[in-house]
Amino acid sequence: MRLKFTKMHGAGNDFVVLDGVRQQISLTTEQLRLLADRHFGVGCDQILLVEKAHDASADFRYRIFNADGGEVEQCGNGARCFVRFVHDQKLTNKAEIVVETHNGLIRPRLEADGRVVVNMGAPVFDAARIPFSGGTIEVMQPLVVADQTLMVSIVSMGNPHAVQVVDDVERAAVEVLGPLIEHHASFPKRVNAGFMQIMDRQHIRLRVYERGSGETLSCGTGACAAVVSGIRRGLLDSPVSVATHGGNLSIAWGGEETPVLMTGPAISVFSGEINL
Ligand SMILES: N[C@H](CCC[C@H](N)C(=O)O)C(=O)O
Repeated sequence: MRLKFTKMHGAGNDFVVLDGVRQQISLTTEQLRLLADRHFGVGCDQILLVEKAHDASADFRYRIFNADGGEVEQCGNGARCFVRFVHDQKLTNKAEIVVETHNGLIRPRLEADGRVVVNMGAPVFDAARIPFSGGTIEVMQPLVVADQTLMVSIVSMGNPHAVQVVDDVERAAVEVLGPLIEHHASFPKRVNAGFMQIMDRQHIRLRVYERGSGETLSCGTGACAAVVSGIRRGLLDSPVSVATHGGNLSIAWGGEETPVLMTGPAISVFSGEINL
């Protein structure tokens, strides 16, 4: 199969974006893994598949696959690249679009200056919907990992996150603790592991070991989860600037059931074709 794709990134979190509106696309797990492979394929953290919406109230449907080929519920940086893609491909001329995801509707909006604002919906703290099997969700709670007891804040942005506060993100044991948290038995669908350093009440530095992809240069839903966790812990005031290895994101949240608003870049790098 010859497949057209566009390579994009949102603050260094990179994607292979596929137009499933004008071409019929159905890929096996092996083909998805090959696409994401940085040696034998194109290489990316996630694959984004753009399709016609099933939901009449939505403009498009958006499917997300991690580098391991697993389909997931949500991707924040991907949502920004999504709206850039459908504009560049002239699939729409609406500045704000309604996108049907595995986990409900999100509303990314392309700003005149090229940045993208996404209403990511309200955070979820219901253990069954994370899913988390270790009891009810608190503002923060102990998670025993290897020989350590970590204090994590658990939240879903449509996808599951466990966020901890560290003194220095550059010295945090992301490579060691990340996979142990990702595969912790209390998370039946695994989890994204966030490591947040509080710089002041409106600035954090963040690294995320992502479920199904490993550490990425940036994680949009991870930034949302970290800011929500920091506000709930009484450590942060909205809006918060989130510095990641791939660039900066801005996250705003009014608390409780209000939606999280994420603002950041969306860059189209190149287009190509690949034989799968
Ligand atoms: N690895 C994530 C999906 C991608 C999220 C991330 N790239 C973002 O920008 O939100 C998961 O398995 O839930």
